[in-house]
Amino acid sequence: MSTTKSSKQVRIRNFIGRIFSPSDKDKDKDDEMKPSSSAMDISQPYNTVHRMHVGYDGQKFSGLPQPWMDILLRDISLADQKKNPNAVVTALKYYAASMKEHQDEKFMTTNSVYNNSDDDDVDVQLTGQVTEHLRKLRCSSGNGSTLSPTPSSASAPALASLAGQELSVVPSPAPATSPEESGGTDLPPPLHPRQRLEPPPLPPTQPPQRNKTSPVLNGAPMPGAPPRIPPKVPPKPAHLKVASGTTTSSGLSSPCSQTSSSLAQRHQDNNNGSFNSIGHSLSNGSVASNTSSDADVHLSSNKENASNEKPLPAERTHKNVETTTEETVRVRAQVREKMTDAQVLEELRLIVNPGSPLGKYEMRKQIGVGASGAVHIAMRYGTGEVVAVKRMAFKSQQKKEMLLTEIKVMKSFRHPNIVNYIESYLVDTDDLWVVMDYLEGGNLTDVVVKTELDEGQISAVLCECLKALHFLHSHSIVHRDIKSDNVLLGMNGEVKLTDMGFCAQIQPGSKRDTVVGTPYWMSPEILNKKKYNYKVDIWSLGIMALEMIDGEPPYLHETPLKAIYLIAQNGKPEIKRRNELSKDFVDFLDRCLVVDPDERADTAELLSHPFIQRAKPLSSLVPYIKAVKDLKEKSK
Ligand SMILES: Nc1ncnc2c1ncn2[C@@H]1O[C@H](COP(=O)(O)OP(=O)(O)OP(=O)(O)O)[C@@H](O)[C@H]1O
Repeated sequence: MSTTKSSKQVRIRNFIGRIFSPSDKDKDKDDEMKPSSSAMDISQPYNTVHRMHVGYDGQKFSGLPQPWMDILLRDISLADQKKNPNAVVTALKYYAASMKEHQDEKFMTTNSVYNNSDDDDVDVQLTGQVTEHLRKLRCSSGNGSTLSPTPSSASAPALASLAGQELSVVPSPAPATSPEESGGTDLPPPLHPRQRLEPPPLPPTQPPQRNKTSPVLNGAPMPGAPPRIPPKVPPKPAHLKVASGTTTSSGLSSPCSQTSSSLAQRHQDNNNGSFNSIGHSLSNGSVASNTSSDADVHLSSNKENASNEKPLPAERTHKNVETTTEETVRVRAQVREKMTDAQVLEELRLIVNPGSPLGKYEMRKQIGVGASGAVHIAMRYGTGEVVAVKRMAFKSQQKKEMLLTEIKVMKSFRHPNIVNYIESYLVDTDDLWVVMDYLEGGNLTDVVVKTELDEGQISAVLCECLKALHFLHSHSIVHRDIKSDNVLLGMNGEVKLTDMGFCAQIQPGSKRDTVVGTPYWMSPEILNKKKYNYKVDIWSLGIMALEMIDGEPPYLHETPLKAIYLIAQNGKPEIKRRNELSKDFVDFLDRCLVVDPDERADTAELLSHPFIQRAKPLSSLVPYIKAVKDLKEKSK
């Protein structure tokens, strides 16, 4: 398999994610980092309701618009539907949401996330007859709450709370219109980004194709799978060979064996002076008073956490979660107004550097294109410093507020394991530059797709990511899009998180319910639209660990609808090579991939996990990074 093909396949994987791309309307309006405008109350079209009457007779769903039925039958067999109708409903909700988002979009976007705000959320509810049937199923099988370890709580299966209601696509909060008013069951055919490019109406039958590398078992490719290409240099290691121990002699040895408090101190030192900055930034002018002051208070309380190495906020206040969550929901309902473009622009102007970058940097080659713009290598005149510059046409952005969030978080939360923000500029009100450190090694996806890291190397990568997450979580920031694509590598083995656009603040003890992330990495609680907290990042990290073992996340070969069904159905994914992994590694995965987030490990626990203590020096990643880079160069 050529590198060209590999690269192409990686791109295709991102492409698939686009079906869950947010529209401007649906993006992260619950983000507490933004101001609100009461003037938006009347004008925002939040009250649209599309209602359908749908039934489930114990054999199949009925009443869905035909295109939905076609998709459902194509992707999820009748047997599977029968096995777990709850999971089908979860998948349908997301299909409905993605359809709605793309109805709102004129053009296909290129981001690889699904981000659905509750403001104009799409919900799927079943009729009484369905829920009655499902209750019976649950009673008889005892299997109806796969994803709900505490069925009596707010996290009970979606259907349980929807008894007696019609199947609805309900942007909330909204007084429901009648089926007649909303057009009854005559929803337009599902819209899908790829459909728009390529009619006919159904979404593609092909699942996302990452580089179809084959996992290697005992040195031999799995039957029927194309070979996974190891780097030519260095010689491929024995797959997932257990690290013999932590080497610390290298200049880039992994500090994962450091005590948590030294980590916290380092984070604190590194972040010196930034807390006030984000506090002011977050509360800048127009933020609703409750959310902005929360941001300030929370940040200061977490300084204490970081330095004293106390349990993370949500854990400490776990017993109060339900109460606080209720309050949070009410608050969010009051501050859901979307920022106008003018407001975003105004706030952006306050954040970016004055003046122009033109004449300061010499633009070199383009290294990648994301949803919002292109990333270039650039050289700073005078110093010769090589940087990465992300240039975005601001006015045409679908996700203006997310750009704001990304810049704010990068600027204010500096950490050795987060891509370093240098400066930003807004040229002629439309040409937004974000200048950051250039990570020459590219992203982790390329490495995991094309090479096979051993356990010590995997541990090293996870350790670095955990340090970044520990830092973010300690400051009440949840990343929400952890995946190998968002991990960048330096040529010396540095590992850094990037893509902070979906970050959000979560108050201690509170939870969120905005659906954000990339489906294959998304935790069951997000997919099930339950309240969630920073533990979603831990689940995604576990999925990323599976990527490093298998070259891809679970279900990547499935269509997105089926993948969501499977996550909802199965909860914890199968660890395919459990028997080949060390006991420590399996335990680490088991601690990340716990369906119940309250039982899932946090960063503090994982940083001191025996598997992470065995991290190899980061320098051990270098030959792999180089080999992948060479392959990419050769394929050009
Ligand atoms: N600081 C950097 N150093 C090196 N490469 C980078 C850097 N930032 C981004 N890249 C690479 O540039 C490409 C585009 O990055 P970008 O962040 O724009 O992509 P994206 O995450 O897909 O899009 P978006 O963030 O706009 O949704 C990716 O391949 C990424 O790995």
